[in-house]
Amino acid sequence: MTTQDTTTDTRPLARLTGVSRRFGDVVALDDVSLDIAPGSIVGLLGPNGAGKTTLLSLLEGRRRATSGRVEIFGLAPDDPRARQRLGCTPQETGLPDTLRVSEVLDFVAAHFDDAADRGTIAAEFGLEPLMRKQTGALSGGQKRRLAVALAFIGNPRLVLLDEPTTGLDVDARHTLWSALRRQHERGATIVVTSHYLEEIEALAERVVVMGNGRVLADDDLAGVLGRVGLRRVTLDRVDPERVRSLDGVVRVDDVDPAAAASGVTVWVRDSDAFVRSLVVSGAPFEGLAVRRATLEEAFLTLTSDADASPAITSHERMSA
Ligand SMILES: Nc1ncnc2c1ncn2[C@@H]1O[C@H](COP(=O)(O)OP(=O)(O)OP(=O)(O)O)[C@@H](O)[C@H]1O
Repeated sequence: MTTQDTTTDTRPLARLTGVSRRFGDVVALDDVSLDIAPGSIVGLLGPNGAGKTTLLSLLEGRRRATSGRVEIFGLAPDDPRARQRLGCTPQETGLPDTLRVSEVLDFVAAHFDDAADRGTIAAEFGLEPLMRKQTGALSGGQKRRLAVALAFIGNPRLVLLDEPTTGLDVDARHTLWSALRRQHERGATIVVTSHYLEEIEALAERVVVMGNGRVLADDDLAGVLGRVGLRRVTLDRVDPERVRSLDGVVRVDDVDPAAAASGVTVWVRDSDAFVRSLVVSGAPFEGLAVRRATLEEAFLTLTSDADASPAITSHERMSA
């Protein structure tokens, strides 16, 4: 460990300053500035193509920014000293089919000066019963667990996880979340991308929402949930115009006016308050149903908000 690695060091572990990345005509990242403070779990949330993987690949030193500056531990991302203290799990990981789980852990650990104890990592990620199995014989979920465990084997200060639980069932996802929380309690700083709001809620303290290569929101979990935690209310046989003016309505998705009887979708922040004001209004309706908006649905609203107003950056203000 270097003298820089003290628990009192509050300098950002990673910093992007005015970073853009193009692929031909595609602007994958558009003037992104971001600091990752030590000790945090940062959720990077956004729909397909938002730029999350590109951002991680710049931090990992796998790609270079077209413009702007990327630093990791105060170093260039492709500096071997930076790589020593960084753990990553890409979206897809190839594991050597014929190596046993224990051998893969040892092999990766051998690349680091200050590797974690193999037994501890195996226990935390539920790999102990699998240690003698060849990775080719693991289930998809077991492989994923191993891939994420490998990100921690080098005792990293910063871990970048790209959609760590995609494709896992609910139990496997919860097991992995617990393991990640334990690693965080031990001092790891984690940046995790996800499409799942539940995952970000379970793990992240700070949430950066991305869309079209830009940072749309950067706030604590509660702040972002307030923006994206919409409820979707569907109603039959209701007049959309009467609904539109009710309390807390963010958006009404009109149906064909001739088919007003067949259903209207209303996006609200507080469904209880909306239902109360609907009843008080006396507007007739039938078949009311409420569910949480999916993240993709919430992003659509956030993206249209962003066109009208600058991104929220209260995290930056708080940490300034
Ligand atoms: N190697 C590449 N060549 C060309 N375009 C690319 C390349 N990598 C990414 N892009 C484009 O850059 C944009 C951002 O992609 P990126 O993979 O960073 O998004 P993402 O938020 O990680 O999406 P997902 O959630 O689907 O993984 C997309 O428009 C994508 O098509």
